[in-house]
Amino acid sequence: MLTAGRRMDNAWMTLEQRGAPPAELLSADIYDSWMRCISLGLDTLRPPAPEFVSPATLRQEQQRCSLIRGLALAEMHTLHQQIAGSNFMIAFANADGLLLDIISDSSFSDASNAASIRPGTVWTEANCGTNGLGTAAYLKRAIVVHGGEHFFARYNNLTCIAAPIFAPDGELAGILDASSDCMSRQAHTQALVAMAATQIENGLFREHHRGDMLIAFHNRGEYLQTLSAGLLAVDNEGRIRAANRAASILLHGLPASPGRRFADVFRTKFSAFVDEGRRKERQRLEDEVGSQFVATIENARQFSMMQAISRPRLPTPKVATQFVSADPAIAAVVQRVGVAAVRKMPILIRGETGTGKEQLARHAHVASGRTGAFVPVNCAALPDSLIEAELFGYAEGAFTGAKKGGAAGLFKEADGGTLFLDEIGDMPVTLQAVLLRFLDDWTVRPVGGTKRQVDVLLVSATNANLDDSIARGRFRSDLLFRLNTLEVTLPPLRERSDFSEIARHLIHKIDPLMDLTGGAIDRLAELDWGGNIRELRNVLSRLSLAEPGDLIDEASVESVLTHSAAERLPGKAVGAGGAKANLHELQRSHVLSAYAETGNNISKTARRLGVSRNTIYRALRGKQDQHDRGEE
Ligand SMILES: Nc1ncnc2c1ncn2[C@@H]1O[C@H](COP(=O)(O)OP(=O)(O)OP(=O)(O)O)[C@@H](O)[C@H]1O
Repeated sequence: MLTAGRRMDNAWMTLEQRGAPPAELLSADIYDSWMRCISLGLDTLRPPAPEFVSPATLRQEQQRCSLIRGLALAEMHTLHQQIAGSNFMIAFANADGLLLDIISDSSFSDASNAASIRPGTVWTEANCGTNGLGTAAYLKRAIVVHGGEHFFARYNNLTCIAAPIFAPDGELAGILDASSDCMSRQAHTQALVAMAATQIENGLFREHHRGDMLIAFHNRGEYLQTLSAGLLAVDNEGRIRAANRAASILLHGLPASPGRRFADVFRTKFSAFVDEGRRKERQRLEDEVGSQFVATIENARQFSMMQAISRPRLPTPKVATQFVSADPAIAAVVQRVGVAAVRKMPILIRGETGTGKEQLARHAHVASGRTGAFVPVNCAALPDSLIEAELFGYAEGAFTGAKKGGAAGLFKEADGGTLFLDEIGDMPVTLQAVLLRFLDDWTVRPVGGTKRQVDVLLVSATNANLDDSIARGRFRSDLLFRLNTLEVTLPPLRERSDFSEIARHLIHKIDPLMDLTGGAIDRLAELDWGGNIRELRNVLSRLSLAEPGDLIDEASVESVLTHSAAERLPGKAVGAGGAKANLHELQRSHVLSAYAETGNNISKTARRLGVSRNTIYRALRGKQDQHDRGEE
């Protein structure tokens, strides 16, 4: 009996001598895959150069797959923790073998092949020969490709364990892969990868059938919360909409296909099942061939007919926050952010200054149900030299001036909560590399200290054009792909259809007894609002002070606008098309003199000029840059 190693050596020798692989020395899947590679004209010793898609295409695909990526990333982190320290890389690719996300041990990222294994690489059999991702995508089945079974010798030091993920309609939706060097291969990894893939499939199933009743069932009650539980999606009338893979196995031979009725499968009327569900969380079900199950309605609360059930559930993204979103496009953004937050997907919020990026990040934190703190960090405000220590912490005595006892760092402070990285485009490039490493394994290493794991929801925001920054080498594209599992853009106030709701919300916050007439709102809505909601809030504060009564009308708006126009920036009229308040139009000297007049108080300067603190920081950084260049 040949050892596995000898068998592969012989297989390679036969391939070289005869130009065809020996069927008896390879498993059927590997043999077939080698034959496909040969018929594609691939040569084991001359692999083609790795193929990468452009950053724009990668980004587009990552956006398109944001739901499944969110689910996959959560599983990849768990998987990574389960097999951490064993020189592994966990990868997620779309159905065409395009690598979208990677989490790897540092030892793996340092390995020789690592450069060709990164988001954007295409891992089809046609490009990479027999390999975990490409071969699983072809077979639509889980596979292990071990060492010499790879068609190209350059991958012979790797073991790849890949499992397909199917969408609720049965189409291939992606591939999950755990790869390691052959020496680190672990027997249980295959099972862990298969379980993670099933978990992602179930997540897709639940998401797709949010509006349906979700019934979980198993022969044994203690298995209800596990991956082997069946899931049925049923509509209000008891018609089956879909069954997950486990349900199809448990109900094998029964008509559990879409369109069939609950009563075609179970010996209980749907109405009786729902009635019983009002009284009890779990109930017995018997199928048409007599198998007994324990069943539960997972999402009972969402159905009015199930109101009586009040057991604790997973946090749902529908939460009351101060985030006005009467514009349907914004409401959709808020909904997606809520879902992503529950799943701990990194979220990137783009938008002009004052459009509500931080407010939306706070909403994400609340929606996530996380019990830790919301920790906002302004990357533009931290000096480059201190930002790493501030974020990751430092040990006592790590550097001159380090606090006694060291500092935990903002990531640690946000453990169990949310870290909001505002103005991410201003993060120094060196620190971007550190953040990227953090996103690989979610551990922080305080300056001069030792590593520890943290659990944070990461929300970033920018009003800069990151694509430009990437083109100019100021921002790492690989970091962007990690931060924007969900990317949303908040439109400027002038493009929103809920101006009046926002204005009324803001005035009630300023003074609950005050209101605006329709005429006042119409007049305000005509303005350009370059400073967006923040600027509107500032103008409304001024209006509330100027108005002796409780109702602000068009005339009060007019008089305050005329008055502030005189006070405003030189050469800038307030009115339709006016009031833009970004750094381009605010003369830096004007900012600097206001800064000096307020005794170098950033908040007061921002309030006085009706702009965000970030704008002031940017003006001050500009001054610093000039100073550094000796231009002052
Ligand atoms: N949808 C909203 N509903 C209610 N208030 C909002 C909303 N969006 C923004 N605001 C208010 O507008 C002001 C500015 O919002 P925020 O600070 O979140 O903007 P930003 O986009 O983060 O600004 P910057 O880029 O300048 O930091 C805040 O007072 C916030 O409470």
